[in-house]
Amino acid sequence: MEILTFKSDKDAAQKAFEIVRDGVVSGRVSTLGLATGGTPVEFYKKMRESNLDVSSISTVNLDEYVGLEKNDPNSYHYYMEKELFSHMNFKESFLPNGMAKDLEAECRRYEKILKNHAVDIQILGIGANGHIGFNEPGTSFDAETHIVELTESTREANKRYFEKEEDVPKYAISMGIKSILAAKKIILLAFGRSKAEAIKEMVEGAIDPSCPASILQKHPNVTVLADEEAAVLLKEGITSDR
Ligand SMILES: O=P(O)(O)OC[C@H]1O[C@](O)(CO)[C@@H](O)[C@@H]1O
Repeated sequence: MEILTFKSDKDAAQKAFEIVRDGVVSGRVSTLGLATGGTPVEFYKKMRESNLDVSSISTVNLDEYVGLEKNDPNSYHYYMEKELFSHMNFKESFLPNGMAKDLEAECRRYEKILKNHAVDIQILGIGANGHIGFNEPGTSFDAETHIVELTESTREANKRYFEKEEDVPKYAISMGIKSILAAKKIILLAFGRSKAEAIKEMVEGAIDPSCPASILQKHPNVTVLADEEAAVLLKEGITSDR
């Protein structure tokens, strides 16, 4: 696992953009895995302000809330349209459908999409409890796309986007950890002191479902781009970038 620290999230986002841009321009990347939440916002800004031609690139997203329509401002469909898709010419983009009548069938449908679109670079954030995608602590490392009951801590962290806490959905559809690990390369972004414990656990802790991100220690090609606050608890071995 390569760990690079940066003075600001903007610098880290620039580095993430450069890795993605080089992959796209060289033709090595044909599918990008994308994340939502506050963390990748600067990265998406760099992407949409670039003149990168992504017309041959497919995208797959990690997750979507259950019960929110695509045009609900809190849905991840809406987020992706706003932050990225309405600004760039991707070939095709996939997210789970949180409004599907049969959610189990939707998980199977989405997993098939993932099998047909092998992810070359996956962008990840991390929850303060170590979750990746919406894979909460305790999730099996063998899970494929599945329905997740969100923990109180995740609902609490995400309530800032909703009018009332009761409006935060209780369930989501998420790519499983096995599906995430299938990506050829993973770029995990982490910013702020609230992520420091999770980053320490991910890098230095035991590989255990209590910290879903700890399984990334086993992936052969992970780059962590963190700001100094998120990396503050790491013992050593940090390469400082710009
Ligand atoms: O980037 P944030 O808003 O801190 O959230 C952390 C992670 O939790 C999620 O919101 C839920 O999966 C992810 O989208 C994100 O990577």
